[in-house]
Amino acid sequence: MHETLLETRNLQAWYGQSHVLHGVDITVRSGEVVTLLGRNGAGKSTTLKSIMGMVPKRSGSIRFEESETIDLASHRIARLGIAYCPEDRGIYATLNVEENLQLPPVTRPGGMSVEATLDLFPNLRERLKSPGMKLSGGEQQMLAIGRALMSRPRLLLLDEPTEGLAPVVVQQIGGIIRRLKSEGFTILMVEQNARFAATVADRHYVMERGRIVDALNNADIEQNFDRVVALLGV
Ligand SMILES: Nc1ncnc2c1ncn2[C@@H]1O[C@H](COP(=O)(O)OP(=O)(O)OP(=O)(O)O)[C@@H](O)[C@H]1O
Repeated sequence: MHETLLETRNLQAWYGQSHVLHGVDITVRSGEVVTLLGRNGAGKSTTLKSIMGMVPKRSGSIRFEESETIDLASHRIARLGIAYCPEDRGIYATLNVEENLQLPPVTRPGGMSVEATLDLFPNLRERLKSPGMKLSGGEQQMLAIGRALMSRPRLLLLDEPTEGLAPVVVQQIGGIIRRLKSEGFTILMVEQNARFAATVADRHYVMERGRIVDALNNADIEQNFDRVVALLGV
């Protein structure tokens, strides 16, 4: 069994007065791809943001390898080796692909070069001098993932990488995620599309109203697909 990389226990989070996470317990082991499934507003994005230290008020425990991170600032969490791709992808519209890749600060030694990142994303190599705003949704998503990989993170957090993408591009993103897994990356991702999730991930947590309400493997999703779709409201 692989070592535990990330473990949240009784994770709670608030936006101002609004109590959004009510005790989230998730475990991700090294080398796994794990998804958070759930309806809109269930708290999936907030869980990723809390792990990244981006929700101002949070409590409980988030252990990453040997470190307790619940009270750490985002930049310190990034230095421990966690990278985050936001739902809006965060591409700089007026900077080209190469500049977007060069922009992030070096958070830890041993990161990937632009060249090595482009080897993973041949489409981006062809678009190296194109500004972010001229890229397709799929290219923007690849750029966001590529940029997050530059620090060679121990854990990659992806928020809905397939949102708004055409089916053929969703398949490409799926291929990239499977390749990253085969290269040993560990990924925790938010996904709305259970069928897609089952093709890329090892296992899945279902969230509802700020809590984990179910844990599924791929066979569970395939055998109970209608029930899963009903649970996710999609
Ligand atoms: N910045 C914010 N300020 C206040 N409330 C927020 C903020 N972001 C999210 N919320 C609220 O927190 C709850 C959980 O939102 P969250 O985005 O984590 O859900 P989600 O499961 O990721 O759904 P979605 O796919 O719609 O993003 C929702 O009720 C949402 O309205």
